[in-house]
Amino acid sequence: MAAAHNELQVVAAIIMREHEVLACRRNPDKTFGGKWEFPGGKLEPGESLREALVREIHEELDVLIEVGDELTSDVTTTDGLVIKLTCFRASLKARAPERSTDHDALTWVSISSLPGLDWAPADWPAVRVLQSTEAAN
Ligand SMILES: Nc1nc2c([nH]c(=O)n2[C@H]2C[C@H](O)[C@@H](COP(=O)(O)OP(=O)(O)OP(=O)(O)O)O2)c(=O)[nH]1
Repeated sequence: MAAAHNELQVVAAIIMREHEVLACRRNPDKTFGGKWEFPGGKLEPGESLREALVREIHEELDVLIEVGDELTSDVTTTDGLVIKLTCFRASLKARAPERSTDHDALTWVSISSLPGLDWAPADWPAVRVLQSTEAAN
């Protein structure tokens, strides 16, 4: 089905290191400031989802990732925005990020601790899927 004209396509990376996931807290001046999210961003014209994700992670975290399988794709309507968030599993190619242009905190969280963070509304489906995949293992 075609995307609604006001739908924002956003991609995000579920970056795992050992058994922990990278969570990032949005800068206070941004939409959903203070909320936690998986790093990523909006697509630019002509980009594939995976290309956009590699670019966004490089721009904001200054690191390179290898993009793996898609984990979730969910549409969430919140604060007047229709956000289609597609999350991919990803791994770091080399060093870990130390800072971000878009976030004021970065943290590595175990999957069982993910629900303890105050996530942006669009990220909750991915948090739940991560929890259910871990519970199945
Ligand atoms: N990157 C990212 N954005 C998310 C997530 N969850 C979620 O609702 N969003 C929202 C926040 C923004 O409205 C949009 C992503 O755009 P972006 O991160 O490129 O934001 P931007 O720099 O353009 O910032 P802004 O002007 O929208 O505040 O999607 C997520 O997990 N990762």
